[in-house]
Amino acid sequence: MPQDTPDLETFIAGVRKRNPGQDEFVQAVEDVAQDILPFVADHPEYHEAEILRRIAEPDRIVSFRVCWEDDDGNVRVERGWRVQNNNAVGPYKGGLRFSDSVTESVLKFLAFEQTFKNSLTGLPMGGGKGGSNFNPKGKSDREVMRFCQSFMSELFRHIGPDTDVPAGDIGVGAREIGYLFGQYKKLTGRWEGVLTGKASEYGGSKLRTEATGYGVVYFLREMLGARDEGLEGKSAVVSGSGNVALHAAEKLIAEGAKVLTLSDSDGFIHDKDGIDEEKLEWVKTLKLEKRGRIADYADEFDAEFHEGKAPWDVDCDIALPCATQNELDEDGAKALLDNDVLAVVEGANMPSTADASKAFRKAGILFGPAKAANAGGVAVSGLEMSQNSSRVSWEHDKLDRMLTELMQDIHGKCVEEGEGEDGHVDYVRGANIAGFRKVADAMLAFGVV
Ligand SMILES: NC(=O)C1=CN([C@@H]2O[C@H](COP(=O)(O)OP(=O)(O)OC[C@H]3O[C@@H](n4cnc5c(N)ncnc54)[C@H](O)[C@@H]3O)[C@@H](O)[C@H]2O)C=CC1
Ligand SMILES: O=C(O)CCC(=O)C(=O)O
Repeated sequence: MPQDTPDLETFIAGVRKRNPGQDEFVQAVEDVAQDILPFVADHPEYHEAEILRRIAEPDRIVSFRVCWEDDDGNVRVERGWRVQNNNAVGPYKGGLRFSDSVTESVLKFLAFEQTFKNSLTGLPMGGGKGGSNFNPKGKSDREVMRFCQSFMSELFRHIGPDTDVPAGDIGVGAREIGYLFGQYKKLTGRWEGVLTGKASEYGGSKLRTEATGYGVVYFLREMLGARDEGLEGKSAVVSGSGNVALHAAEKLIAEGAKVLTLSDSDGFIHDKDGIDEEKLEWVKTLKLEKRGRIADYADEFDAEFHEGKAPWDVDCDIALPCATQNELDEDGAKALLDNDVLAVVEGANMPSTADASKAFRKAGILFGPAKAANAGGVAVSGLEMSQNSSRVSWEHDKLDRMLTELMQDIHGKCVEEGEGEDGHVDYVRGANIAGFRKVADAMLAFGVV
């Protein structure tokens, strides 16, 4: 006889016990479980097959040693991982993160989240994530190349275009993808779509670089539209200054919003006049080519630099956390709510702490969770896989139309599953249930495996 659906506390106590010390992973599972447990109580077929419990247990985790030599001839040893969380609806798919903050817990939370996000896109992609505690900051190009080659010398055994298709994430951009792809090709002798986020010269999709940030703004546009609001004239606070933040800022500016801030791990800059297209181009060169610090912005333009601080105290209509997990805590949430923020939309993965997320949901503001709002990047990765396997290259405008429709579709799914009787849409619940349903139905079809 199957037992009753456990309450949240009991379920999470079990997750915590099986994953000791893995706080980020437990946080991500709890965020989903709080909506899925009440949902499965009305759907006994999911509960009897223990679907949520199974999704919260990765299919496998590969962990390996990565040795490389620095420019002074010292031998350096790091750890690499690939977490293959769930491939019920397609090959494992998700980025690689290189940062000294990477742990198995962080990669497990990201792979778990990715499973729901990829399901929401409607494309055939399962969830995975990987990376290393290697920190590319301050390393020379040759050092990064040697590290990437060594990393791929083990990873290549575990990936493939129909098995697992990694891409970029924090610390892994076009440069790293190039080195990783080159090594995969050398080791296997095959050119195949095994990584996405490649440069256009060797099979990369147009728009993949911009897709996550643009997608966040397309999702935000849908949320605002549902309340008869638009972006024109709205003030926006953006955190981060990497791939997601810069392209979200770019699209906000194009839509007529005023972007006030950007940040990195040293602090944030506040430009009261707004960051325009020209200033943003300057930041792109600073961050993507010179690999400099955001503080330099305040020397170049008339702006304040706030060392060691996050930008949530700045008065704004819209906040887009686009840097990293748990960057927006309860105090940050309170500051935004005190300033009557209209919408908070997550560009980074799990940027809001559990308490911050609770505060936004309780306040009833427009709150777009990462697994829905930042799914545009992996969606265009899915389109890159399609282009690679059919040996075609689609144009920018066609891809932008497809991305817009994908984000509208994800928004629609969130509304369908998240709208309450009073008409209020809880996007967190909507994304959790819609993302879960497809994976769960596929798993039911496979039986107990
Ligand atoms: N690149 C992509 O396509 C996607 C990325 N994401 C998520 O978006 C977030 C940012 O990723 P990317 O822009 O790709 O990485 P990136 O490496 O291009 O940029 C990361 C940015 O975050 C800043 N940062 C890192 N730690 C920080 C901290 N503790 N405090 C403040 N700033 C900090 C860095 O200085 C940098 O500006 C991550 O959570 C990532 O998982 C989500 C979906 C897709
Ligand atoms: O494009 C991809 O596969 C990576 C996307 C990703 O890592 C994410 O959505 O967090």
